[in-house]
Amino acid sequence: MSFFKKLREKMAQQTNEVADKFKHGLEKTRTSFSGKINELVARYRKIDEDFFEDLEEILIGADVGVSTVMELVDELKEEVRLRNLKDTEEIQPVISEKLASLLEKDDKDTTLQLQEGLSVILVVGVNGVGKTTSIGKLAHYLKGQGKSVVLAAGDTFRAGAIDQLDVWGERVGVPVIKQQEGSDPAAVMYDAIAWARSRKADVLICDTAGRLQNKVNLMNELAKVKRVIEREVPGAPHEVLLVVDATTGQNALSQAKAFAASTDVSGLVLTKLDGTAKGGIVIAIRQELDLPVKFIGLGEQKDDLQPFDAEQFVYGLFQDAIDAEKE
Ligand SMILES: Nc1nc2c(ncn2[C@@H]2O[C@H](COP(=O)(O)OP(=O)(O)OP(=O)(O)O)[C@@H](O)[C@H]2O)c(=O)[nH]1
Repeated sequence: MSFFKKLREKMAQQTNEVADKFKHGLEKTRTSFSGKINELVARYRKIDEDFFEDLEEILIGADVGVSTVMELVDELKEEVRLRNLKDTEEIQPVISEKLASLLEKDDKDTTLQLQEGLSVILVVGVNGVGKTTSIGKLAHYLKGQGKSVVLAAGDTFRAGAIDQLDVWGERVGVPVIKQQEGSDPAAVMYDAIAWARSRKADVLICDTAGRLQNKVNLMNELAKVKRVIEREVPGAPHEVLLVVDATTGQNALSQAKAFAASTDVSGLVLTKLDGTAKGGIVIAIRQELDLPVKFIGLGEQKDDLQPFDAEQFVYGLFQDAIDAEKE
């Protein structure tokens, strides 16, 4: 079965709602990235060195990242040689298959690692990336999976952060445990864990103050928050999710690199993919950090956070070509 056919069959099993989210959320990237690849395929017709050079340029322009592009193009060349491909049209399924395999090194790792009893998810990232919004959406998603969720308002630093989380708690119908602005976030976590335990909640999602990875005090504070969580709940935090903003492109990548070097990050939430034409950043992050993207933000509504799925993502990018393939 061709890779495109496999994707078509997989997508046929999706609900229309999820398919639409990916379709609309990836529109900008699709129009620019795949539009350019389609043009390239039509312009060259025959695969040659110039074709690969132009392809490299398109991939780099979509923020895939130079080293990843080089690796990808080398692999494509090898594949073209092995399969003895001549026409550019034949290469499109190969490109998408390669992208999917780069993104899905191990399909288990994109799912949240929750345990029986209380699981704790710590959410970190710099200001303004969409952290609070993503926590609200994640709570909504987990609720939809039948979990009882509690939020801990651990960003006691930024004015308005507690209220903002409260608004999300109300919007998605989950309790928010909080103290006053300026209070010790570790104490908030302590309270929230006790509360979640007493209510036999399944998941506690902890907000933290936005911080730059080079601010030593704030990083120490984060370490303290983590210690409290570790001490109170064996095996916790079960996930440390780093939120990065896709529209900041290569900046998101360097932020993630720096964070991952100082904190044990277990996965990423990549927000605002709907707002960028450079969705290739997902591939750069996966490849250069070796960290899974676990969720992607495809809009501002509560159900606009979707679990990341490599094949779904690739389908979202090449939808037109995939649907147009003749069987
Ligand atoms: N289009 C789009 N907008 C998003 C997405 N995620 C978040 N946003 C918007 O990004 C803005 C910032 O989000 P916040 O959640 O306030 O950011 P934050 O990281 O919590 O900010 P701090 O609390 O300062 O750390 C808001 O206007 C959100 O609606 C997304 O996936 N798509």
